[in-house]
Amino acid sequence: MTSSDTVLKVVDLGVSYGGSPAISRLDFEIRRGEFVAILGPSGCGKSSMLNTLSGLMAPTRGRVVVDGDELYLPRSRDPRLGYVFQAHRLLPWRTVRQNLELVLSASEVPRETWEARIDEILEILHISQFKDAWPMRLSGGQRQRVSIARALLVDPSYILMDEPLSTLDEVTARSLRQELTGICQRTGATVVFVTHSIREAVYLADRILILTRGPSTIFEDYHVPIERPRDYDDARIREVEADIIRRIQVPWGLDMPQTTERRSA
Ligand SMILES: Nc1ncnc2c1ncn2[C@@H]1O[C@H](COP(=O)(O)OP(=O)(O)OP(=O)(O)O)[C@@H](O)[C@H]1O
Repeated sequence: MTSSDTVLKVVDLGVSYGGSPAISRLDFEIRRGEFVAILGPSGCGKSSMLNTLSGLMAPTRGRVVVDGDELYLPRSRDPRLGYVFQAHRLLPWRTVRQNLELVLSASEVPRETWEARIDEILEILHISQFKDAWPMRLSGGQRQRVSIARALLVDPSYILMDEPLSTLDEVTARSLRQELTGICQRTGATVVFVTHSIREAVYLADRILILTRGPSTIFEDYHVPIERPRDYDDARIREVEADIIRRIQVPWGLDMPQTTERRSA
């Protein structure tokens, strides 16, 4: 049964390309306000999963239910979803404000409230001073802040984040990572966050969906047993990271000896 707290429900989801399966079967639910990380080995189907959760690609099998509405069936209103990608995807010929207005113009948010809404979100992301700046004048971290602001702007059911910090330098990534939890708590955002970094997943997430190798299923729905606020360099984070690495050895095929070692043995 789905509780009213459930924002996203994925049932028996399968994705194949020309008969070749990329996702075998996924079943999970995400509750309002949860931060859920997705961890999986390369090629296990994470992008395929994000595409189906974003409404871009219908699954071959199964259902995606957003706030009680089937994503791939005709419905009275479109779901409000937010996206943050590795690359910022801001329109370079529009200022920050104009990029944000573009999102609002495609929403049902009344025109007279746009300015206040934009100001509020820019304030939360600490980028108010860049409201009338061109994207090319901003640093990578500032652009990613604008991308997060854009995703939050329409109060989405959930935000899909696809490795949003992976292209940033480590110092910038650290500072944004540190702020991300607070931003989500303040806005009540529900986040599905794909990352290749186990430590990042442990630091940020309430739960980590650990996938198997492709065609993927969920190997484990892992609840991160660390209270907040968390410290990225804390020993507990590293312990949980090590625990997850131990768990994925077999399902990710990390325990297999190197071919060269075998040959030389
Ligand atoms: N459009 C497509 N046509 C055919 N096969 C595809 C297509 N997109 C993905 N695949 C295949 O589906 C499988 C899963 O790919 P997907 O990109 O979803 O995995 P991923 O986990 O996001 O990979 P990575 O971590 O390397 O980005 C792979 O075997 C890939 O080759």
